[in-house]
Amino acid sequence: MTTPDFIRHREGLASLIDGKLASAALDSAVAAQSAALAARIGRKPCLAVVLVGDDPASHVYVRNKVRRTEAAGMISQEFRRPDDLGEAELIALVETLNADPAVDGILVQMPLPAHMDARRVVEAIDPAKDVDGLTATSAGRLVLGADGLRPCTPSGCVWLARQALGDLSGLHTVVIGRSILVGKPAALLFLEQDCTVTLAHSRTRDLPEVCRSADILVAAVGRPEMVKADWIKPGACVLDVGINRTDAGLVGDVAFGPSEKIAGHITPVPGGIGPMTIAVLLANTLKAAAARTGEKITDPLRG
Ligand SMILES: NC(=O)C1=CN([C@@H]2O[C@H](COP(=O)(O)OP(=O)(O)OC[C@H]3O[C@@H](n4cnc5c(N)ncnc54)[C@H](OP(=O)(O)O)[C@@H]3O)[C@@H](O)[C@H]2O)C=CC1
Ligand SMILES: Nc1nc(=O)c2c([nH]1)NC[C@@H]1CN(c3ccc(C(=O)N[C@@H](CCC(=O)O)C(=O)O)cc3)C=[N+]21
Repeated sequence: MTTPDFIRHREGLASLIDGKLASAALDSAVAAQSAALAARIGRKPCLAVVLVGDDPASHVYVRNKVRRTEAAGMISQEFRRPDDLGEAELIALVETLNADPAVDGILVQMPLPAHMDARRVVEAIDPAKDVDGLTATSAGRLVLGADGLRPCTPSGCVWLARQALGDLSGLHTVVIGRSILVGKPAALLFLEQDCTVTLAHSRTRDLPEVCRSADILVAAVGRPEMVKADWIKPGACVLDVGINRTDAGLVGDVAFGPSEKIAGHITPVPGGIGPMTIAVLLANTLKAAAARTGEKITDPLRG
């Protein structure tokens, strides 16, 4: 297996998995297929992003998404609403986007304001446009192993692990965190790769010891530098999903400095899993556009 250029071998340190470079490679594959699809269907694939409220971090993600969607030759529609928007009005907006034939993908940015029931809002999304893979239909298809749209962040984790390690069959993957958005689907996606999977969470006993048995360690907790170097099996592949804003800047859930001396592969924060999430989102938008128009494409994450 040849190592892709976004995995950088370093003497005496873990190989660095550069998610920014990897996502640029995926983006250009998506852009090429998106242009070909647009020529066949007479319009560009289109992603609608809905952002409720004023969380500055959310605005940064949304701005990045808009920029990369347009760079990949797709249309980006952005809907910003104040955080006193009613749940019924938000669902009405989702239904308008469901009914719009020019919209292929709908993403409602989480978290939603506390006065809303996020599950009800997500369930309003047409599963054919569920590029976040969060509806019950998408989640059910994932459990069943049926075709469907998969959640972006965990798909990015699996893709990078495969690029770094090749066949994942039989490897022990420990996922820390069991959210609907990241941890739970990550466990199912690594299971689909024939990994032996442990799903750890806040009630897990002796988490450091559990982590020490991981060939692949996925940290999706939201606690700055919680995972210590002595939790890591020498040579393990460490995928850090955490995005934590601290006084020292943006840090992950893994203590990066000491851990890169132990791990075999590691993703940085920023520049790791975050950019990959957006790459998968664009790939999912392309897939949704192709499926909705009955066109065939090669899955950029497989090809
Ligand atoms: N890079 C990216 O693209 C993305 C990054 N993120 C980031 O990933 C992180 C996780 O996000 P998300 O999954 O939405 O977060 P949630 O807050 O929804 O879930 C956190 C999970 O961590 C578990 N947990 C909390 N404390 C501990 C602990 N001390 N030991 C073990 N497990 C613990 C919780 O367990 P329990 O269920 O028992 O409460 C829960 O399952 C955040 O930093 C977020 O910003 C999120 C999405 C995308
Ligand atoms: N419905 C929904 N789907 C999501 O996928 C979703 C969500 N809601 N809510 C919030 C989380 C978080 N998330 C990120 C995406 C990209 C970066 C990203 O590109 N991060 C850059 C840095 C950006 C910065 O500087 O803040 C990096 O890690 O290099 C981060 C976080 C998607 N999420």
